[in-house]
Amino acid sequence: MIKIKIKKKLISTDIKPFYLDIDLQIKNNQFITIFGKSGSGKTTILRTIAGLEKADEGFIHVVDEVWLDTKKGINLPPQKRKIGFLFQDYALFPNMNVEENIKFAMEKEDKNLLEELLEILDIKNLRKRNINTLSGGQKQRVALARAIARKPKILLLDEPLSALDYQMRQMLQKEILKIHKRFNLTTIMVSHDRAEVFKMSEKVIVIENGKIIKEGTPEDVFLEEKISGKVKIYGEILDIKKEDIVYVITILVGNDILKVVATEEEIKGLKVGDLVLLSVKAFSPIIIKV
Ligand SMILES: Nc1ncnc2c1ncn2[C@@H]1O[C@H](COP(=O)(O)OP(=O)(O)OP(=O)(O)O)[C@@H](O)[C@H]1O
Repeated sequence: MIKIKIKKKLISTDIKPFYLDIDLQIKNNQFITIFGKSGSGKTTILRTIAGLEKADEGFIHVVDEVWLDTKKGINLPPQKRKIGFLFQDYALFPNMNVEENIKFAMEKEDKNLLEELLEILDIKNLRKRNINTLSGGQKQRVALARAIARKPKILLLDEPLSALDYQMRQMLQKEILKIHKRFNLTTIMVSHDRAEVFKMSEKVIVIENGKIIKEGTPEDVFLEEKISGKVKIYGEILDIKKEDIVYVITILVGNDILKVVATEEEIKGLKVGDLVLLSVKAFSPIIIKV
């Protein structure tokens, strides 16, 4: 269990300062997302966990370790905290190649781990490439490998995919989940993207003005209107096409693709990439054993 209770005075662009005041418990190996408006304090939470910012008061307990306890005067420096940090800008060393960037983050050289990371993130053939010759998606894979090379207990992701295009985002989301599971990490991600939050996290906390205003599963947090007596299917919109006077929406549900016909009124506000809840009346369903 990770227990975080921190208070910190923040300076905002408004005249009044406000307090980051967070009390949070995260289960080991959980994937949790911090969601909230710009300036609400999300990045400051991650930076405080990493030891890059100091809380005015509070504590951070990570399993059996104390990383911060302002009452006891404990504040471990960032290098003593088992953290992997991934930002939107890759922060890689441009004068080193891919392999050197990953090795540099290791406390002790670990050839097996290096090979596994190159393999799992599909960057084996890039190992000798200079960082400046890589695409954004490739750079972010290297940055992820480097974050894991430190063998972290907690992986902190600060909008790591927001600079990438839709397809690259989808791929990297899967890789991050794969890494999260393979290395038994506890992952804390900041994201603005509801579809991403839905797809990736077990728990969401919503922050407003430095305080947690809601927490729970993505369904609890985002789908307040409960629909009863109907079949509910979650999916992602892949395409919206006009055909005569109706629209055909293509929705990815798990590995299946559904086509749904909708009116102009019904597609208002929907776009490709949105995660949607499809509600279907199921009065006379045909159920076939497979
Ligand atoms: N070290 C600091 N001391 C005091 N105030 C700070 C400090 N760091 C950030 N702030 C202020 O705290 C507020 C929250 O910043 P933070 O970057 O945590 O927000 P955020 O929710 O991550 O925003 P965004 O989504 O735009 O990245 C901002 O008004 C910022 O100016």
